[in-house]
Order: sequence, then structure tokens, then C-alpha cells
Amino acid sequence: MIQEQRHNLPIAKGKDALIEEIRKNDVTVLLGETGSGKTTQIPQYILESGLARNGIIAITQPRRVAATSLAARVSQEQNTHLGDLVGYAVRFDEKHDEQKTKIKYMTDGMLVREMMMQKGLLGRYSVIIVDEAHERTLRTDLLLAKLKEIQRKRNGKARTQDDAEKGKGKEKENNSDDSSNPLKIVIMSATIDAEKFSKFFDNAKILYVQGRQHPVKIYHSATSVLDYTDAALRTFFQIHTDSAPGDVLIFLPGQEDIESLQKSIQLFASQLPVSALGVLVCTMFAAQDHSQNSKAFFPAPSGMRKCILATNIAETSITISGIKYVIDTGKCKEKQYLAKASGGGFDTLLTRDITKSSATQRTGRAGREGPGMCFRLYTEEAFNSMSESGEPEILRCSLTSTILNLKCLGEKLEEMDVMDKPDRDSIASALKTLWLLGAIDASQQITPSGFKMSYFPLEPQYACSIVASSTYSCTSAILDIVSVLSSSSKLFVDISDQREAVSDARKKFRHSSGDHMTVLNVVRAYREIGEGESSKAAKSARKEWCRKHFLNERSLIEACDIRKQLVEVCRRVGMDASAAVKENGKEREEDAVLRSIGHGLAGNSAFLQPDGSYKQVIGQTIVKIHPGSALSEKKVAAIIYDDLMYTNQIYARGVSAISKSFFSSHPVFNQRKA
Ligand SMILES: Nc1ncnc2c1ncn2[C@@H]1O[C@H](COP(=O)(O)OP(=O)(O)OP(=O)(O)O)[C@@H](O)[C@H]1O
Repeated sequence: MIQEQRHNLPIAKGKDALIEEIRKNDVTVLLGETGSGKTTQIPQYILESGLARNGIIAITQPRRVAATSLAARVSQEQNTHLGDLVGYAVRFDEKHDEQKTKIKYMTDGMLVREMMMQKGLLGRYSVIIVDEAHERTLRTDLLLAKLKEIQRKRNGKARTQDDAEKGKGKEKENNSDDSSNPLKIVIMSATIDAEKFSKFFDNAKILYVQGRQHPVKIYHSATSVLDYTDAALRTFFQIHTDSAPGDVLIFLPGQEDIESLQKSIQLFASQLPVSALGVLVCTMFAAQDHSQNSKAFFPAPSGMRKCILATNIAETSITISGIKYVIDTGKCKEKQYLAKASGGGFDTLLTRDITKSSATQRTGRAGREGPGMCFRLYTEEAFNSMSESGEPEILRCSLTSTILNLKCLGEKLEEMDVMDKPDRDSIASALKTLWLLGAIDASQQITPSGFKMSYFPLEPQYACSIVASSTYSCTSAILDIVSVLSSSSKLFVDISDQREAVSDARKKFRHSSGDHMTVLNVVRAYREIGEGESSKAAKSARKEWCRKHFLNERSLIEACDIRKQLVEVCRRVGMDASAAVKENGKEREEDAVLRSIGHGLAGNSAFLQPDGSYKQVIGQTIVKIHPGSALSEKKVAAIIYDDLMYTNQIYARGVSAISKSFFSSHPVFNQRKA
């Protein structure tokens, strides 16, 4: 059955011709409609053709959920156990075998990481397929730049195809950086600017795959939709009550919309007559635990219709069995660099309209096993006026973390051959931030601390605080704080009509030194709830405690997960994650924590010196520096105000602002706000 499905895919008709072109060309750009079979079939065709007999076929994906689910599907098609012939590698989860794995689905980040760690020519890979290249993530762009360079080196050395054939017996060398193994690159997408990619790779061959397997009927809204969550709710129940069986996938911009729609759907579904089809709601978003995201792939129990609420993590590459209907709100969240100049900016997530490319990809999630329907909650006119594709991340996101990673490789972004070059100011601002953080020295060389920071999967500012904390023996506390700040949802729930109750409930956590210490108090209090009770009792006690204190438990649960990962990284870089201030109690701990946080803040805050210049101030937070400043009150307040606005964005998800209470009582600050 599964072999018949493979055989019927549109790509199967062109199999021989495609393989022939890939054999003839070092780089090919493959454009084919969603669902035509690119991602699952091309690696298998390459394997069967013997084109990769000297190494592994890697297929990169921008998202982990795609990498793992595709590996599972392809190993099923190959009738092997996942992790044997077909494997995957995503952050904190790998399933592949050094000897047996020939097809490896991986996130682009994992391949970039492998390049960084091994500093070689990726010699174990014979073919690298960069899938969903249209997404133009920073990692994909860096990967493309490096692959171009690696291929030149490897293929320059490999004299002829015959030489490669002679290397057949040298299987043992597959895992080394054997540059006698030439590299083939395939770039794939359904919605790619093929010409641009081809040009980047010296006019690489463009191949087209015609046709899709099943039709998808598209419906647009007749008029503009004001409330997309409400419109999604109505559309879902219209499908549920009027249309044939089949699961529904709804695209929403972010977790908050997903959770609110989940509640509404569940509420309405509970009011349906008992004879009606039940509704099973599943959610998928990046911040959600991977095992929870995977639940969306399980078939709905009989008598139920599955409704998946997802962000754009479900937009490309994946096939969710059973999906017949797609509802597209036309919105997404996108990382955007906040250009606040002082010490370098920060990324924030903004909700915005999607692009035509995203709309096409979303539509393509239906019609994968049979005819489908896509309901776009925007007018056809709105679709026509959407931009073709999004701006590459390299042009709109903070480059601080990327440049730090490149420094580890001894690379300079400004000298790399990337498809779109970021402007000099963005690079300069990132370098300045890294210098302020102590990650690079005055000659722009990476420092030992910078190396350590690069291991943490965090913004360098947070990584810097963690690294600094070992000097002050307070790593455990800093991990508590940074984990909450890195969580994707807000810790403090603000309910506008219950302001007083909210403020009263939180009073006991509030710390005069600012929000970082306040967060620490919350985490510690939370950890004590339910101690010594059964796990079920502890779980409900924690839930109730959070409700009573207007705290978002999801944020604390996610922070626990993040913390575990950070503890592991600490171990790898030789830091003691349990380090805690033991002598002289609270006061000394507070000082140590603020100093460590101060190291991280040095990279993103306006640290004013009495002479009016900005300067790196290690070990002090804004709270500590400003009261002693010789600057005029007004000037200080103006700077603080800007910092607060800026910092508010940085910590939008965790805390409101650094010592907001301290500053909001400042008379000049209040004047300016007014
Ligand atoms: N997990 C799965 N369960 C059932 N069918 C699947 C699964 N994965 C893939 N398929 C089938 O294989 C087809 C091709 O999938 P594939 O991911 O290779 O397409 P694609 O051309 O790469 O699409 P896209 O551009 O959307 O990633 C799907 O349309 C579907 O029919």
C-alpha cells in the first residue's frame, strides 16, 4: 500500500530524469508543488541510485517537528526501524546510527553546529539537501554560504567521478572529513525564488516537478475579517456541522491565540448534542514540549474530529495524516529586530500578515491524502496584495548570537558570501554588544568567556549572565532567573479589572532591587509548593497556587525544562550549576545576583558614565548605578525612560521592566511619561 502511494506521487514520474540531473550537476535547485513528494522521495531516489554511496544524505529542515516526523515516515517507507537506515538529529534529540544511517533528516541548526564543532568539510555527507529554503532563516543562509565554500574545497580536490568511484572501498573514511568525497547540494522548496538561488550557486540547474497529487479548493472571505480567532471558531464549527469527516488544521499567529481558541472550541463542543461527532483539540507551537506537539500526529479516536491549532511550525514540510481542511487566519508572528541603539538592539516577536509563499504552504497542508479544502480568513484581494515572500531573517534580526557563533569558527560575517548581506550598522551593533559582554576583545577575537557563552542556546546577554555567575558563586539563582526570562510566555498575568487583587497577591515576592530578584522569589516559592505530597496532589497544589497569585504556570513549567537544558550546558562547559552563595545570607546573594545580571545587561542597556559617555559597567545593574550618577536628574530620567521602553520589549515575555517600581516613582520619569 505504502509503495503504491509512493509510486503515485507526481515526482515519481520524473524520477529518472531528476536523478540524472542531480548526477550531472554539483548543485540543483528543485521547485515542486507542496505534496508532490520532494522531501520524502528525493533522498530515497538518491540512495537507490547509488549517488551517495560514499556517505550520508542529509536533509535539513528549519523545524524539528518536520525533521522527526519525516524521518519516521521515510523509515516506514523503507520498512526499517527509525534510527537505522533513516535517522534524525534535532537539538537535544538524535536517533541515528554511525554505521547504518544513510538518510538523515536534521534541523539546519544541527548541521551548522556540526560545522562549528568539527571545523571541517562535512566529509561524512555526500549529498546535502537544503529543504524549505524559501524560509530564509538565518541558519539556512549561513548554511548555504558555508556549503558553497565547502563544496568548492571538496569538489576541487575530487578530480573526477571515477576517483569517487574508486573510493567505494574506503567506507571507513566516511566519518572523517575526507575531502576526496565530492559534495552534491540540492536546494528544494515549493515556493522558492529559484532564479535567485540558482544565481547564488553560479547558475545552478533549476528542475521543476509538475503537478500535485490531490486538488485543494480554496475559499477566501468575502469581506475583511476583524477578529480572526472568532472567525476561525465560526469556520471550524461550520465545517464540523456541515462537512464530511476529515480533520481540521487551523493556523494562528501564536500561543496566546491558540490557547484562547482551544478554550472556546472546547466550550462550544461540550454543548453539542451527544449524537454529534466529538471534537479533539490538539495544539502545536514551538514553545510546547515536543512530545505534546507530537500528539497532533496521532489519529483521532473514532467518533471524533481532530482539530489542530498550530503556529507556522506546521506550515511547511509536514504531512499530518487525516487533515482534509485548513483554516488560515493569514497571520503569523515574526522575529523583528528592535533598533534601540545604545548597546545593540534585541529581537521581539510581532504579529503581522503572512506572505503569499506562506499562504501557499499552509494550503498545501491539505490535499495530501485526498482532495482538500482551504478556508482563508482574508479576501482574495488581500491575498493578491501580499508580498511574495518574507524578508530574510539575516536582514531583520539581531545578529549578536550569529556573530558570536561565527567567531567560534573564526569566521567574519562581513566577509562571508551570503545571499543577502546585512547592513554594516547591524554588524557593528552586534560586535559592540559582544564587546560589551566581554565575548570578544578589542581586536574582535573571541574570548574564553565568549566561547562558553556560545554553548548556551540563549541570547548572548543571558548566556553572559550565566557565565559571569560562576565568579560570584550564584549560578543556581541565575539559572532560575534566566530560565523564566527565556520562557515563551509571560510569568505575570495582568487582569485589568483586578489590579488591586493582583498587586496584593504578588506583594510578598516583590523585591526592592528589581524584577530579577522578584522573579527569583517567585521561582523559589513555586518550587516549595507541594513538596512532600503525592505527585497528583503537588500538581494541583501548584496549579491553585499560581491561580491565587495571578502567575502563569505554563511559564514556570517551561522554565523548569529550560533550566534542565541549561544545567546540562553548564556541565559541558565545566561550570557548577548548583553554585550558591552560602555565607552572609540574603544580602550577599542579592549582590552576587545583581552583579551577574549586570554583566548581561552591559550588552543591551545604556550604561551612562558621569561624563555622559556610554561605557561598559561590569557587575552593576542600572538600579545601582543611576542613584550615584552625577548627571542631571532630567537626563538620567530620559535615559531610564528609553531603557525602560526598550527593556520592556526585551522582557516582554517574562517581567515588566527592570525595577519598574523604582523608576516609576521617579518624579522626572513620571513627567516624561505624561
Ligand atoms: N506521515 C505521512 N503520512 C501519510 N502520508 C504521508 C506522510 N508523509 C508524506 N506522505 C505522503 O507523501 C506525500 C509527499 O510528501 P512530501 O513531504 O515528500 O512532499 P513535498 O513535495 O516535500 O511537500 P512540501 O513542499 O509540502 O514539503 C504527501 O502528500 C503524502 O501523500
